Amino acid sequence: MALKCGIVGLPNVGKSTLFNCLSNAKAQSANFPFCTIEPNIGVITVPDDRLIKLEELVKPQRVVPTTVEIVDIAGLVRGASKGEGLGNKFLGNIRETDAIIHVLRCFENENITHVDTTINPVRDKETIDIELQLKDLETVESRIAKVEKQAKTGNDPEAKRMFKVLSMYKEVLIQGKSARTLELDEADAKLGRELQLLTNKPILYICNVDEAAVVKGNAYVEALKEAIKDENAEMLMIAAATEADIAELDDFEERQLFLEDLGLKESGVNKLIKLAYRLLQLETYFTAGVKEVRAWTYKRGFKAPQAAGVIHSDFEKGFIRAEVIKYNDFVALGSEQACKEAGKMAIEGKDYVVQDGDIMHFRFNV
Ligand SMILES: Nc1ncnc2c1ncn2[C@@H]1O[C@H](COP(=O)(O)OP(=O)(O)OP(=O)(O)O)[C@@H](O)[C@H]1O
Ligand SMILES: [Mg+2]
Repeated sequence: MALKCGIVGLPNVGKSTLFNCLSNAKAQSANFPFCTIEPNIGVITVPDDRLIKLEELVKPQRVVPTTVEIVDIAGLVRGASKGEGLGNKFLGNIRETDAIIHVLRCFENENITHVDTTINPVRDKETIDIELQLKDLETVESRIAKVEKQAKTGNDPEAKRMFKVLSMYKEVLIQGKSARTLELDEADAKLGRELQLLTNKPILYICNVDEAAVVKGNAYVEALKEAIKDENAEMLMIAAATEADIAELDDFEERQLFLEDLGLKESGVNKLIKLAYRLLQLETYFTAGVKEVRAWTYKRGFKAPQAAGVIHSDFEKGFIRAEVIKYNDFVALGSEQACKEAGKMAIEGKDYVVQDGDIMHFRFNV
């Protein structure tokens, strides 16, 4: 279940700063291994308070959190869709991701140059949007060229359908809108996803602000909020440079104090990871044994055998049943045994749709 979020934006807006806070935050919890696969790819632990609670109750030998992959992608410039500034390579990097974290500069600082001189996140967002949309238009048009004849002359329902979907995307893109704004029924949307359009990926906007604006925001943030109000997308304010400083502190208490001083309960990057996880439509179930308490990631809507397959493909192939305890019951009663005795352990079959927070035990044979 390795799903990736790509950090995207103009050059010099704070993408790597953000990425570094994410990876630093990791390196500090020694029992949560952080591992860099490539210089700019990080496997980031998903913070989950439930795991801490389960650890207290079960006292396992080890605790294994779940992770998401975050990729720090180089900045895009105007003309990227035509190959400007290694645009093709970077757009290719974006294509490989499952969701986009779009970083927008919402802080002033004369010492840090902006590629377009002035601070204007609404314009910056459009610059990036346009490049992604132009690339998508190119993709759509080349696909249209391939299926058009077949769709119009032959009797190939699949080609006809694809042509219809492609034409709808083309229309939207020509209007300067992103592919994700097009509402399609599930069957068409599935075809649409096959196209792997850049602007069809779910998106989260990060306003990179200065310390003073981290709670209340500023005029840049307000302008951006207004600009994206119809997009049905989430937005988060983070003071990336400040959080990078906080992440340098070794001591957990010290970090908390620093955050409180800023008026925050939780770090922005923590919120970011949780939002990214949701953006990818991921949920978590737990296994809780004395050897190991562990969080597992599955895609929302997975049935019990598919979720079991996340642990091992044999679990899916040989699935017999699942024993399920709700997280709240486990915490209220304190142990698996107590849940069993209180009739709070359900036996579920292959059609059970796993719910976020379920504590699972799979029965299978191979
Ligand atoms: N919120 C902020 N306030 C002030 N300075 C910031 C803030 N966020 C980042 N910076 C500074 O902006 C500069 C650029 O940041 P960074 O290298 O992270 O940008 P980037 O988007 O990764 O750029 P590139 O696209 O070139 O890789 C750095 O000097 C960083 O310290
Ligand atoms: Mg960078």
